[in-house]
Amino acid sequence: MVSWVRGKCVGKGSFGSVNLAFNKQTGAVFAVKTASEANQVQALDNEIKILSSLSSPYIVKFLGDDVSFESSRACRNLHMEYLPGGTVADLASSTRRFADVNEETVRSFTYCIVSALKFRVQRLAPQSGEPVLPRGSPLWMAPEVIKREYQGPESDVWSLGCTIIEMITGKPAWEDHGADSLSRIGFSNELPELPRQLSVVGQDFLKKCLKREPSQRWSCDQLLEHPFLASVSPDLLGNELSPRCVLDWLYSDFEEDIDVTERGTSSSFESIEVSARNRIGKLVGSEGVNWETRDGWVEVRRRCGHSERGEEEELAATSSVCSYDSVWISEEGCIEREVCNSIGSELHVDGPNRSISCGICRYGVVCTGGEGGGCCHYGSQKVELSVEGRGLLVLFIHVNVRVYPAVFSVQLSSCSLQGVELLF
Ligand SMILES: Nc1ncnc2c1ncn2[C@@H]1O[C@H](COP(=O)(O)OP(=O)(O)OP(=O)(O)O)[C@@H](O)[C@H]1O
Repeated sequence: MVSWVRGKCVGKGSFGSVNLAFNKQTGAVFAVKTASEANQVQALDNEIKILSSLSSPYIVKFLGDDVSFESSRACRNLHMEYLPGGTVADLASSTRRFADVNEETVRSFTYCIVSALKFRVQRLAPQSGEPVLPRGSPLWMAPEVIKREYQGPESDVWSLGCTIIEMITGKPAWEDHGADSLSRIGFSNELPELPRQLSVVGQDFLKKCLKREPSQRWSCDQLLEHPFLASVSPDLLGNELSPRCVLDWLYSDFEEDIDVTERGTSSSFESIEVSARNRIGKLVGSEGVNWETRDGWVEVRRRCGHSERGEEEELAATSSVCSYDSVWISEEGCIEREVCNSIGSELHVDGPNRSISCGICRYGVVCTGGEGGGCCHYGSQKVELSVEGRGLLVLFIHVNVRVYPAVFSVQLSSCSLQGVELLF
């Protein structure tokens, strides 16, 4: 059974809350959706069944499920890929105004939703002849769903139209007046108001989604060809990778709600911090770094400039485990070995003959060397640093919320590393 730690809450839905989590064995970060009330558990079971049968780049990846016992209650958990980008509402709150969520962002989100809907249509075709029980959130439901006549891919296209309006305005397409709203959506001839701030092409796209008659709505294939989406560039699609290990995170993401995770046992992030500190401490010896004690460390790159092609490929594969694949170190300089395995924060480690310390800087790099210290100039993309002395150099690289810790063994008595370039 996977043993994991619950981190902070990242969202709540109508039948469960979603938290960050990490796997204690592998350090992998994931999202966990949890329900404990009977009716919520039933809905989550259904979601687990559906999600586990789907595999598409546009649908969040299913990673597993389990039951945990927390605060004397049983919790049903769905483990899934963590999506770090946040919602459009998060984007809007970071800029404080929905009006600042630009149309390109809406187009790229819409492209992903339509692609996911298209995949869903191929995999989960509606079964004809079955009685229609409305599913979904009422204000986003299509007229035919409210009338209980039909629910199919066309109904999703209507809901997409409502969602786009919400992305642009920050408000649902229909005001919520309970049963009155439902009768307006289902039984009038009204259509939601189109946002004035949307371009003409965007408004045309919405009109293709918001036809009261389902057969007149465009299909997902047609929508993907519409000028609103046809020019979405792959660069707009948020190519950000899901974080793969705890090294990608700040402490605070796991500080708030460290909880019972394995049946009957509890875990604390503190013990992991202490263990990281001890591990770094073991490396610090009078002769520089003692690599014999590298138990629990993951090598991500070997001696620079000497790799055969095959070796490079092998290292690239290893490095991806620790999210190091995007860090490139200049071949100039004298890095003997570069390893990583720690958790970003402030560290001070006393070894037999030296001590090292390092701090963190949210948007750059702070480091110190062994004897003689070190200095560095930092920026969000490029790093230059020089080190004097022989010893251990610890680097914590912070780019937005990600932390990339690295430990270098510096072999020459004086060296200068230049052009350490981070490619994100
Ligand atoms: N895999 C994930 N990665 C990151 N955040 C997530 C993930 N899944 C959900 N969330 C966050 O948690 C919130 C609640 O998600 P959840 O799936 O429970 O509900 P929902 O689908 O948004 O709403 P409802 O269940 O009411 O239809 C989301 O709005 C999102 O902010």
